[in-house]
Amino acid sequence: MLCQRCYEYNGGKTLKFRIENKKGSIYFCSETCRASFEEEDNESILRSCLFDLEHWYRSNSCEDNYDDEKKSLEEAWSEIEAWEQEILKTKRKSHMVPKLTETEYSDIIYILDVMFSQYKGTNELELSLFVKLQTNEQDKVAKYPYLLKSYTRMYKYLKLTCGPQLQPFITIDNIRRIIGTSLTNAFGIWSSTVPGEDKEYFGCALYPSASFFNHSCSANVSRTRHGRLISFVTSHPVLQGEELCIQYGNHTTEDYHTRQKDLKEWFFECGCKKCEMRI
Ligand SMILES: C[S@@+](CC[C@H](N)C(=O)[O-])C[C@H]1O[C@@H](n2cnc3c(N)ncnc32)[C@H](O)[C@@H]1O
Repeated sequence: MLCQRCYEYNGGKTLKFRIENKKGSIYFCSETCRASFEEEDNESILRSCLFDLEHWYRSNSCEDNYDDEKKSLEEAWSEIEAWEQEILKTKRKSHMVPKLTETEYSDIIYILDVMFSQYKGTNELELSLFVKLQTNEQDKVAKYPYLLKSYTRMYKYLKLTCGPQLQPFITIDNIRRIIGTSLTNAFGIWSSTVPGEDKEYFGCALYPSASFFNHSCSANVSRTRHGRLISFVTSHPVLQGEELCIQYGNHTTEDYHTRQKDLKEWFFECGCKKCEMRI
């Protein structure tokens, strides 16, 4: 189980601190984490969405669905635009909320988190950088066409279930941007932060300013997560003018071809010095 606030993982045991209502529970590793969540979510906006999501997922989940969407990106999203006009005329909408897969459940937590930051608007620098991030929706859907159905299903879920405060952020452009930028910019939250160690993936979090680090297969900056914060520290002396790079993924001693194959998930061919030399 993961602390909602600091992402602390306690090996599958139930965390001691929680906020709950009849729909669900949100767990924390300490009173400090719970209090800090409550303070930030002082209007109960995020917790209400998380409770609803848990409740809906428990009663209406479905298996991962790998049916390819036959439509193009633009066609699929313009159908959503038309769907939105239709639902304005519909009074009872609860039967229209789609079932969710486990992946969608965790992706929606991520989307809610980003929208909640947009709603709070407290970190202006990060929000201004968010709109400059590279989006890879097109590449990702071209490689995995079934994802388009998943993206539009998540959109419908959010539109039909979120309260009025987050609704201004549930626009097709914004949700496409949140999903599209997450693919190559968000940092994974894993059960362990030790490089090379076996670990479980829990989801991801966005730190726009840190997303401008390029990748190198011989990175000179290492990152460590401390709760919600990630620190970036040079791992060896850096020459003046030398680019600071982190390592995407979890490589240790893999050869050139294995690294290039893995980095295809980030949709680029690595042009770092080590790869240029085919080492
Ligand atoms: C998280 S962004 C890094 C910031 C990005 N360069 C920018 O200015 O927005 C990741 C993208 O940067 C580019 N990139 C990062 N490292 C690279 C590398 N070693 N070789 C080629 N392209 C790289 C790729 O386009 C990749 O999808």
